[in-house]
Amino acid sequence: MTESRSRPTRADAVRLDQSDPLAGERKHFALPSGVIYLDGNSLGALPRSVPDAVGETLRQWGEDLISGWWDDGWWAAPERVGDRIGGLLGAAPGQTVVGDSTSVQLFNALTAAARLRDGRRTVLVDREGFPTDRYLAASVGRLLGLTVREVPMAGLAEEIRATGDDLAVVAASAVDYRSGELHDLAAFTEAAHDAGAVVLWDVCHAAGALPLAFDALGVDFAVGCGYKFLSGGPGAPAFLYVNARHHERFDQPLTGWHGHAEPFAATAGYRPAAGIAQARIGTPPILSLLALEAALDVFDHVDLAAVRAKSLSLTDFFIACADARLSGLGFEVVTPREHRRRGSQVTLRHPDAEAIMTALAGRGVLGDVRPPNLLRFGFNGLYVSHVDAFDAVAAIEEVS
Ligand SMILES: Cc1ncc(COP(=O)(O)O)c(C=O)c1O
Ligand SMILES: Nc1c(O)cccc1C(=O)C[C@H](N)C(=O)O
Repeated sequence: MTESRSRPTRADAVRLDQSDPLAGERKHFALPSGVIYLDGNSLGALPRSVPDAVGETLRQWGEDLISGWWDDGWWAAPERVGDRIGGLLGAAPGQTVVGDSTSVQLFNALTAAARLRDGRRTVLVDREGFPTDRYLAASVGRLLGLTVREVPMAGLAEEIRATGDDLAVVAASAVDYRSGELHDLAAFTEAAHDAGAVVLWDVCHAAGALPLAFDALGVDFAVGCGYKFLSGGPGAPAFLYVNARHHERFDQPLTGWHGHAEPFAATAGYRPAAGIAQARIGTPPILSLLALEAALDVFDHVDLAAVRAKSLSLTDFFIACADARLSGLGFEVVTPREHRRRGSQVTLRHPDAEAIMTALAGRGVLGDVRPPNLLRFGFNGLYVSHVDAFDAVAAIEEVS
């Protein structure tokens, strides 16, 4: 939006906010006054719909006791909330389930993905991915006797072609958690399929921030967390997407009773439920799951395309402010400038990143640092404004 090279002013920010179609969404979040919250890519802000929903769940627990599982819809919640998240992923109902952490879902999905390509021995993993993804891939490799190779995203397409018919799985993050770079899901998914492999996307930093099109792209598996752009709260359960074409042969390692065809029949052996219900594991964290469900209410009246447009406008504006005010102070904008390569955060590199972020926190500007020298600023278009972006850069200039 702000293509001009001239130094942006606070009046520019005010004008952009005045014409922002999502400006009214901020009132749905309980943000403390005096805080500019640019860390929603780590932990989303508290939606005002959540406290009442948690209170209602506590009431159900207190009054309905065990019958809450059926009478209050707790048992069906993993698939019900999964379908609501699926709507944000471009996934038709019946392919997304919620429960457990992203790490657990990654382990389950990666193992199930490799089992779908039995006989192929190589797994390629995004080298710039979040540590948990790489740690788990290495462990799955040891468990199944697979070769796991960490590959930079820049060389991934070539590596996929070179590995050819030994390639079982490609596992990568849609958005780089450090740089904020958005990768080309369509191109990598197609390349993996051309090699006969399946793809597993970690969309922790994309879900709820930008439109995704899993079904249209033919994505095989995806996982993502509930606590970043979905604002489900600390420890919110993660989701798993399994494309319906894999449900027949899906074979997960964590065969817990919630994924059983007859969970209360206590049969001697494990028999998976039909459809996505087979991807359930054990008893889900109902309080967190229903908090996440309430947090999703905001997406009922908001179009993700508008959230994406707002995010790009905010990050454009932040980058323009940074170019104008910070480039002489040792900062470098790490995040790609092309819209198609940018997620919903801006990362700045500076040798004194830690000290600068500490000073910013003292002024109520909250982002985070990833070692050794990256300052991350996340932009959730539902509650961050252009004035926030302007004031944050002004604060960075002051403390640097
Ligand atoms: C890309 C990515 N994957 C996974 C995780 C975390 O996994 P978990 O929810 O299991 O802590 C994070 C952040 O915490 C992340 O940024
Ligand atoms: N998952 C986190 C946690 O349990 C504690 C503090 C921060 C986080 C994060 O979300 C880190 C995050 N995945 C990142 O992008 O670095």
